[in-house]
Amino acid sequence: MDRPPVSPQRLRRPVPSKTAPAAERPSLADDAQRPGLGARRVAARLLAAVVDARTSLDGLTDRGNGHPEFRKLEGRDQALVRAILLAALRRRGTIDAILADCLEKALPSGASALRHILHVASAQILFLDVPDSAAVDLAVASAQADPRSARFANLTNAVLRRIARDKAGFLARFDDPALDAPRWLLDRLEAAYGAAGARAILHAQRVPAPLDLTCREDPSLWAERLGGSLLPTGTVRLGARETGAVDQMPGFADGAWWVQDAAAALPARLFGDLSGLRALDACAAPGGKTAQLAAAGARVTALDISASRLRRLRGNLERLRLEADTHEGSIEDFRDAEGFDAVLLDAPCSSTGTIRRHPDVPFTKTAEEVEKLAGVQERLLRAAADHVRPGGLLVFSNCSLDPREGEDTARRFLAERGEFQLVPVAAAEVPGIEDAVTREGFLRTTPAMLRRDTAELSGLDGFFAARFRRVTQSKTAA
Ligand SMILES: C[S@@+](CC[C@H](N)C(=O)[O-])C[C@H]1O[C@@H](n2cnc3c(N)ncnc32)[C@H](O)[C@@H]1O
Repeated sequence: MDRPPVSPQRLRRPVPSKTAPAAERPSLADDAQRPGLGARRVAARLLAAVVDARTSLDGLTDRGNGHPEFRKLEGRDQALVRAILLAALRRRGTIDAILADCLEKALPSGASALRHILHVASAQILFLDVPDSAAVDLAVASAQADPRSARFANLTNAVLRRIARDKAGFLARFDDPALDAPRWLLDRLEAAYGAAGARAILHAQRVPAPLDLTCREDPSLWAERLGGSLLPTGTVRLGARETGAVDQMPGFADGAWWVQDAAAALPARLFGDLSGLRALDACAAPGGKTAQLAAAGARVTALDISASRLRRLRGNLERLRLEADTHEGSIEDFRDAEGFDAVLLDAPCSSTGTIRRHPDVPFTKTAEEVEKLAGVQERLLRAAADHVRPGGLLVFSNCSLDPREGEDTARRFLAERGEFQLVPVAAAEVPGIEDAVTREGFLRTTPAMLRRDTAELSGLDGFFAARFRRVTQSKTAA
């Protein structure tokens, strides 16, 4: 979740008002003593890890297992590094275009360390509440401290001061949301949603996601208690201003609610009344949908291939005082003699629907991975389908915006498995986002849907869901 960046106080005091000339380079030891510099250098290093080595931002900034340099920072600096990186990734294309406009000639190909320093500083100047002088001076000091960038210290100073002098002008001139998507993603979004549809999605993705909660019961009561609003779909929504540390909020310790995007809460609801029925959550961890199935009265079996993620699921269920049988393993190897009335396959995917909260996704994923993941989903869907009893329901979902991972997979499944029929989603099942129901009866949400009073309270993750009923025994089982 995004956090407000920093208190500028800490930066103002110790930062010299004038940039040190390149000749007076501070030593690395001096840099380590300079407040704020360590955070900027770690931010540039982690930005390199995301865009050059395709490493996930959440992994790098995990407080327990993240990058060692990140873990060494104080909590406030960790929050600052995350805020810088979220902004730098979210608006990477815009920053690139502005930098290119300021530079007389392109940076040499070996200047990637300098490029990351410039991006880190530009993100602060253009999008965060950090004094410009601090952002510029610490970028110059970062350049000076790195032998690969030291000779560009004066250039760093000049370019960043130019951006700081006319931020509004630059942002107005480079205001195309398409700038912020790498080519592969833009091509795929335009192919699926058209040029205008793709831009609407990318525009919505500029804004961090609000905090959405699913309540075990009585969402209207919790909306009032927490100062949020109740969405027509039943999710409680809070803006960034209403939230502090999630685990300190009323109701967390008692397990009254769990964090779950409004779109992610929809697939499990497609089963309707589950009281007393047997449900299988085939890709269950960390358990948001398992919790929904259990809260809806189902006897749930929760399966996941990842031991560590399954541990998180068990912890979550314990806090929520909900029960499920948990199994570690692949759905492709899972054996069960009885069959299930409801099977949910919330499959692993490229996660392009969650870019509002994971702006590293465009830089860590590729078009090839989308294709590969679609193949995995097809395999897992076949395996999950084998556990549905005659008359039972199967819901296939994932948080990708790509039709290859959603609509295409669902259509192929229907063509291949004659014993399943589509049960179209009705508009009345998703009040407030009726436009998310496709002509075929699939559910397709995008971040551009669910417009509310402000951009900060609008949107939802991109999700796909299709619902099928098993109408006969499979030929092999018959
Ligand atoms: C999108 S996440 C599921 C999120 C979860 N349904 C929720 O709402 O919290 C996909 C999950 O599938 C699991 N997974 C991947 N391959 C699997 C397989 N072959 N069998 C079972 N689980 C698998 C991953 O470990 C991951 O936890």
